[in-house]
Amino acid sequence: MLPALLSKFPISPLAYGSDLWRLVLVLGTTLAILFAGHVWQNASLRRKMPPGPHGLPLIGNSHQIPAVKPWRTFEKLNKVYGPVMSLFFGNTPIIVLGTAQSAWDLLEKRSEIYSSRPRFIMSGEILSENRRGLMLPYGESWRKWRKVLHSGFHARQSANYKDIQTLESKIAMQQIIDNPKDYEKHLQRLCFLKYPLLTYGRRVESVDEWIVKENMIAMDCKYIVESLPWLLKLPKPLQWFRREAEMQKTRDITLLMHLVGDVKQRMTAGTIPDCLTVQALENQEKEGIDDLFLAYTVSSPFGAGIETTAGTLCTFVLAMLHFPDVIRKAQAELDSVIGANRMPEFDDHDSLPYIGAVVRETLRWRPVAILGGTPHAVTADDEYKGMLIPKGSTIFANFAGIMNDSEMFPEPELFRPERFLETRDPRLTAFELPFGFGRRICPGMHLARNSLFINVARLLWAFDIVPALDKSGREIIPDSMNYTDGFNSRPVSFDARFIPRSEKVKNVIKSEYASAQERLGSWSW
Ligand code: HEM
Repeated sequence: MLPALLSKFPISPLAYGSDLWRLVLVLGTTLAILFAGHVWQNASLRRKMPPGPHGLPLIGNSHQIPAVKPWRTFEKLNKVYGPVMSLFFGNTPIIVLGTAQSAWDLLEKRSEIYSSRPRFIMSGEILSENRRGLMLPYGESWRKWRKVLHSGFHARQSANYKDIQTLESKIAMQQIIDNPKDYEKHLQRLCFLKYPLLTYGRRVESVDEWIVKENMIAMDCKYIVESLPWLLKLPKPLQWFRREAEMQKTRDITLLMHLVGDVKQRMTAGTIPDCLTVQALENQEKEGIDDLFLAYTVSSPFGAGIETTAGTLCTFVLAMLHFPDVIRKAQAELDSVIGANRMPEFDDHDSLPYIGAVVRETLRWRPVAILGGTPHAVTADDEYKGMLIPKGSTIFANFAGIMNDSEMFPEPELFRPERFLETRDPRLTAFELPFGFGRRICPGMHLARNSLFINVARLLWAFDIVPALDKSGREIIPDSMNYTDGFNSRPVSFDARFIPRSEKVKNVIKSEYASAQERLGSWSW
């Protein structure tokens, strides 16, 4: 009956004779066997891998993980399947780590095979031809890139930037007094504006200047080619997704080469302060780095350092609105160590342990690099506690779960700086955890911590940070879970009031602001 029916239609194989019919049968059977083989192979791989939810053939678990805030789903799944959990996105195995210990065991202790990155086709390969180190696979290019950043930002070198950080922070304090409603803008500016100076030895005054705007142009890299890499096999003219990225690449190269060219000129003229690009140029020949790779490398802090530090400072403000007791304790420490006649300085760090603990608790309470920063990739098959972690797996150290682990951080929802003072565990006293793992640990960690310390200390010294009021005078407490969706997750904008603690404090800030302006002015663009 069915063949008879099919033969009426010209598209039916029967219309073309029995050979074609046989061909279709053979093709169909082959596909079915391949499909069954794929399902069987995946099932037997899954049995050896860490536990995780069942997925579907071909797409794996992609349909179960929302594109928005996936870290929340990861956290729930880790609670069901344990601290090392596996998934599949299409054919790619995904391992989600839900405790610090599992992340340290794999990403630190076995860092020789856990230090690569998954493939980033659009943002890594097309947009920068693999010159953006954050996304580079583990290997020689990454090592060269990392060496430049290490020499620019290791602990001792970062200490040299304290001068710039302290001056920029004084400017921000005055701006908050003048225009407290825009505090978020001032904090963002504070985090951005030091980079032109640290990197290129030039200061910019406002976020409206061209170098800032150009550097802020970020491409949305959620492109279909990331999920369907075979699209790269199409002839180039047909790869429509390339066009916008290639235009952006040209703009990036022009800007980055111009910035390095300007540094070279001032080096020749002997008019440039020490900065990252000067050091990189001095070592360029020895390290065997070409001009373009160098230009991309020294620009790395712009991408990785601004949103993270600014987002963390906004989290600090949010936490203060929810936990006013912390403000009182911090101010008691500041009043007894510093008093009102001068601002806290970097040299006060060791005398302000509670402030140090507030910074660490801010990084823990709502970690900005919520998925552990950029995911790692494993370059060889590995076994952990009897479970297979296949070569090529993408590894997420899910900070949403790790920082909320009640065994490590009892009552994790509370903002309790004391947890870092009541312990002798070096993993907590040093608390490098928010900065990632092993060989890929954040190279800007020291710079970021310095920036957070000086600004948190000064904000608490200068202001009572309290909730905004509605029209009838009632306090508006912002939702403490209302965070943005991106990889760097920061609080959605909220209002807060910054009330100067005394006239004396205002006067100190005013005079420090004036001298900071004068000193910074000599480095202006
Ligand atoms: C509060 C501030 C910051 C936090 C919480 C933070 C956190 C992180 C994390 C979690 C990673 C991923 C590490 C890993 O893969 O295991 C990372 C990587 C990175 N960070 Fe930061 N970061 C901050 C500030 C900065 C600053 C100020 C800079 C630059 C000066 C910077 C530059 C980088 C770079 C270049 C990488 C990539 C390292 C690599 O792939 O080898 N970060 N950061």
